Amino acid sequence: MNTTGSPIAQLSSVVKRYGNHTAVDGLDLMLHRGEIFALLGPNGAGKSTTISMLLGLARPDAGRVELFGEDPQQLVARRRIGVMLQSAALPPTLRVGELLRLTASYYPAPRDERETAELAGVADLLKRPYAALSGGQQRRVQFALALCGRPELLFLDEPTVGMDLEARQKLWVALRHLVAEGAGVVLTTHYLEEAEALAHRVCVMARGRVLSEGSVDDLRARVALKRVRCITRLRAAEVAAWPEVAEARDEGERLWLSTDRAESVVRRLLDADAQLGELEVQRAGLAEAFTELTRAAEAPTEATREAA
Ligand SMILES: Nc1ncnc2c1ncn2[C@@H]1O[C@H](COP(=O)(O)OP(=O)(O)OP(=O)(O)O)[C@@H](O)[C@H]1O
Repeated sequence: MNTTGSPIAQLSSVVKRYGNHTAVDGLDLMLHRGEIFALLGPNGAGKSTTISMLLGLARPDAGRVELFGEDPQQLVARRRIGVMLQSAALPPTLRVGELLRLTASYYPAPRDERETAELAGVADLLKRPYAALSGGQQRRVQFALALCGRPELLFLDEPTVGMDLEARQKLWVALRHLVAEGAGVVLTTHYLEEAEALAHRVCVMARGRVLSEGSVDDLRARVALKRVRCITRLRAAEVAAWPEVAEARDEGERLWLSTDRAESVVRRLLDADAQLGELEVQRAGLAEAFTELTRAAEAPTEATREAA
């Protein structure tokens, strides 16, 4: 990964309001070549609004947005990006191969059609009309269209929603390939394991602001939570009531829990069940870190709602 050099896209002190609601509230972000940047956050955090501004589809009310040093509405900048949004309106009667050729024709140096089709896993769909494809197949075609222009920056908004496991893994392999070629990728996803597996840098947003930004490991290290697993006769319902336990669930004969006081929980577990076995303690994953980070930021919303 080479993230040195100037950023390929940038937001500086960006604010976006819809009426009197502030969707993005003073955001600073930099995107680099050769890097998968995951933008995470609960519903309504401002992720899509941020991407819309980078794509030139929405204008900031304050601050500055640059794409390859240009205004994102400039064609010269837009020709360097590829986009896969959550919904795509494509001509239904065109065949996949026709769609690929049409989209590639907008770009100055598109990828070879075969190569695009192989990368996106649509080689067997080229002669099929787009409308006749399943939802997951249509997502794969949308991915092919996003990468066919050999973009230097690729925007993927929830790309693997509706994809089966094989298609999802294929997309992950393709993304790693594109990044190795030097492309930058902006990924939004609610599948935290996807961000954990792919992202070089993760930004967690809530209520239009950045809560945390860094590598997956940086984020995991920011929360004190640990995962504890063991085989025990104790059940999750009982353990979840302990004040030091954040969350507990039964996984077959195993008990799984998260806690920010692992030592004291382990002592208590061993006291309660002398037969307890296969004890494992691990640092929390991205999912727990995300929950922990966003819980505090979301709390005022609840309070505001109650007060209203
Ligand atoms: N066109 C619009 N008009 C009015 N409000 C909007 C508009 N677009 C977004 N918003 C509001 O701005 C806030 C941020 O929305 P945004 O779609 O950017 O969130 P998100 O993080 O992408 O959410 P999700 O995970 O649900 O896709 C939300 O409160 C949303 O209701």
